[in-house]
Amino acid sequence: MPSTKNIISMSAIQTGKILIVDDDVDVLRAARLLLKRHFAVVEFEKNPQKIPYLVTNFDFDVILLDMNFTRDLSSGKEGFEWLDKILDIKPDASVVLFTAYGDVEMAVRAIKAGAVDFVLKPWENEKLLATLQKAVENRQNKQSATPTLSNKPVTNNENPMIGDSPAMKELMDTVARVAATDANILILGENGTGKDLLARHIHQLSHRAEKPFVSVDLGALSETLFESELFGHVKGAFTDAREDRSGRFEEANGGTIFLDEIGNISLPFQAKLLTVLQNRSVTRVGSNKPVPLDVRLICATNRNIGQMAAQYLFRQDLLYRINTIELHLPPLRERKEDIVMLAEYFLGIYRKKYNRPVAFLHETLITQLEQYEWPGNVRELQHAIERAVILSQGKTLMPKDVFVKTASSNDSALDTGFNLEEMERNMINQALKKHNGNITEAAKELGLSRAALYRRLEKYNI
Ligand SMILES: Nc1ncnc2c1ncn2[C@@H]1O[C@H](COP(=O)(O)OP(=O)(O)OP(=O)(O)O)[C@@H](O)[C@H]1O
Repeated sequence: MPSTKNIISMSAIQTGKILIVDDDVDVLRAARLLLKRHFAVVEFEKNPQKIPYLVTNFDFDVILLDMNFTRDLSSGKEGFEWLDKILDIKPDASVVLFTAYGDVEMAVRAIKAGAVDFVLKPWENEKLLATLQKAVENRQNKQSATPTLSNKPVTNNENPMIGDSPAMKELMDTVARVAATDANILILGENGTGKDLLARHIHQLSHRAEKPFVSVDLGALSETLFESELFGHVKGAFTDAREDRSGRFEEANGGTIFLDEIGNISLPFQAKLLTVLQNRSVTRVGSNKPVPLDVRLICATNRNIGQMAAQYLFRQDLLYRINTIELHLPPLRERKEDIVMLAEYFLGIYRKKYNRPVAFLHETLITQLEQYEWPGNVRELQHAIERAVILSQGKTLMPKDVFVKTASSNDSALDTGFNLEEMERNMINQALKKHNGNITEAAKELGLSRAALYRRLEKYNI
């Protein structure tokens, strides 16, 4: 019998990068011992929650993935879920599934679901090595044959929705069911929970993915701009209309229009919007020729729009039009299971962007991240990690890198018992002071949209 060494090709030995994910440490140890002698890099991970971070930040030729983690022991359901997630983040990833309970039927299903192969545990060394070698070679050949695309369209793989909490799973299940339909969707959720990202994700999953995705922040549109921006205008319609111009609805034709901050428009504009949606056509300002529309509508708001309708602040008939499907994005404090996964995901992005050596979150930091309430939700976490990566000095991100003391208080942002509104008001005041009242700059610093900052200025009477 040939030694296992002989059956591995030279290129796979020199360059093959393998990741093994299995919650059984004995399996990890044995597999690693074998594979280390045959491949250039062999990483192993016990916790499947680390998969998004590892897959986003490192380029493995093959991921050897257990099908059954602790949740249920033999259905393979978890393996399929993680397989989906890996392919969502990196569609060209090469995944070999690893299971003690496999059978031919499961192997076929795994391959249909996007895995490249399947290995049964306990494994035969030759079989495992030959399978991985083939997978490494295929992937490397595929990669060298793929030209680099300079103008790749933005896809949901580039902006994945990270999160594995029960709340996010339930939401994403609904999204998977409704994305392909043309149903109008209303996304509800606090600032920074990911409404814009979710709208893009739905567009990417729909049959309109290759067509335009047009996003309009209605909260930032002034009354004078509203109509011409959304519906377009013809030359001479008003003093500044020097030429014909299409509006955002026409630009979105064939694709998706995302109307953010829908709860912020006045009643007269709600009526105009309703007419466009009812007639499925738009008429440019100054024209009387309607242009037929074929757009999928996604709206979002952080306001309690049902209550607004009950108080006659939002038209009930418009609400019925836009909320065929209502999706609720929970605040981060209600899905604490996602915090570390998100923090690691952002850590990976910013260590690359700023070329920093930092790669880990300190244990104490993890606890503190999970305890903090995140009033600014994912956006606040993203900015906190970005700033921390820039400030970091070693390989490990420390609590002091993330929870900085503010000038106005001696308390770190983490201290319990602080008043969230008070803190938010302080932060806004500081940002405005720092940028001499410049709203755009202050909003950027705070990680808010201009409209979101304006709303807070109103709320706090600043
Ligand atoms: N689940 C997620 N996974 C990865 N990144 C996320 C996730 N949710 C939000 N983000 C990121 O957080 C930031 C804020 O998200 P987004 O702009 O979609 O929130 P929003 O709810 O639309 O905010 P606002 O109400 O203030 O307009 C973005 O940079 C987005 O990419």
